[in-house]
Amino acid sequence: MAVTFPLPVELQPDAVAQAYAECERVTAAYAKTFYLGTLLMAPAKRRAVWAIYAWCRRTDELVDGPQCDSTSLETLQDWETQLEKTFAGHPQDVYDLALYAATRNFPLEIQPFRDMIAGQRMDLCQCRYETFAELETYCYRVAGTVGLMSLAIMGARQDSLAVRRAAVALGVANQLTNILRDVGEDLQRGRIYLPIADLTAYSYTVNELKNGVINGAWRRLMRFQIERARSYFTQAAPGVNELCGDARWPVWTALMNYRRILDQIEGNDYDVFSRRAYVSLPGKLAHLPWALWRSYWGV
Ligand SMILES: CC(C)=CCC/C(C)=C/CC/C(C)=C/CC/C(C)=C/[C@@H]1[C@@H](COP(=O)(O)OP(=O)(O)O)[C@]1(C)CC/C=C(\C)CC/C=C(\C)CCC=C(C)C
Ligand SMILES: [Mn+2]
Repeated sequence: MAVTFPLPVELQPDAVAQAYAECERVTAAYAKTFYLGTLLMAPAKRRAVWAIYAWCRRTDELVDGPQCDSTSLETLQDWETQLEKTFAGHPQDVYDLALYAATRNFPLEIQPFRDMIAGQRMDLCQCRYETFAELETYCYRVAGTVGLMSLAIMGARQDSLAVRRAAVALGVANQLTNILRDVGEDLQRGRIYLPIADLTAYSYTVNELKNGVINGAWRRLMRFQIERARSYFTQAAPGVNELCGDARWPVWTALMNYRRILDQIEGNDYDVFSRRAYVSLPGKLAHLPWALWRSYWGV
């Protein structure tokens, strides 16, 4: 029988193992706590999550990383073509090989990956959001998609629409939290993610925002934004215990750690201009038993 090249991934175990190891390295370097959480998962699952993490990180770096000035719509088009090739069984590099191998083990759909690239296009072309509906689309694309990608690996069975919604909600909650934490940092890059309609509704001007003014209007506006982000965490929470057993503890931990950032913003009297809200390592560790308890007993 004639042998055709390249060999299918099943026949290249060493290359695939090396590819996963590269993705593991990227994950451990960028997201230490999250990486430790993945070690609780079965080996095949954790490797697939690392492959997704590495792809998401590389995608984000195109518009946020050191080379971002040279990223154009054409770059993102090429990146999407590379993605299509990967899913079609023609990975172009070691990270894509890992992602392709993951697609052979888990029912990963390509659409959330395409949607994330569409989110990066928004970052390239848009630096203001008029309404929350527009911002929500952005958050789905850059973060809700991560929920859907993860679900293909961490989902327990054929996932219901409710579980898919919960997975998207967790991504959106994380991204809204990111946006509130990084208001000052994003301003430096000329980006305003807070919906302009919300600023107007709370009588807070773009000029005040640019000057980092913290007044009554700002505090009321931020309280509203924080409650909105919390409502997405609340929507996500019942979905976590629908995940397979070994994913529940890490996902609860991630959810609780991220949600705590909102408390920190409140604790900093809504100063997101000169202070960065974060959860300390002892703070993160303190959640672990509580997250474990929830992974058995639920919300
Ligand atoms: C049913 C149910 C509740 C299922 C759970 C599904 C699940 C595990 C959801 C995870 C959602 C999640 C962690 C989303 C990440 C959202 C996020 C922070 C996105 C970031 C985007 C851009 O933001 P920005 O540029 O403003 O931020 P930086 O300053 O650059 O940080 C992202 C950076 C996009 C890229 C996302 C990643 C690199 C994270 C990928 C994460 C995973 C693949 C694993 C998720 C798994 C767990 C266990 C949390
Ligand atoms: Mn980024």
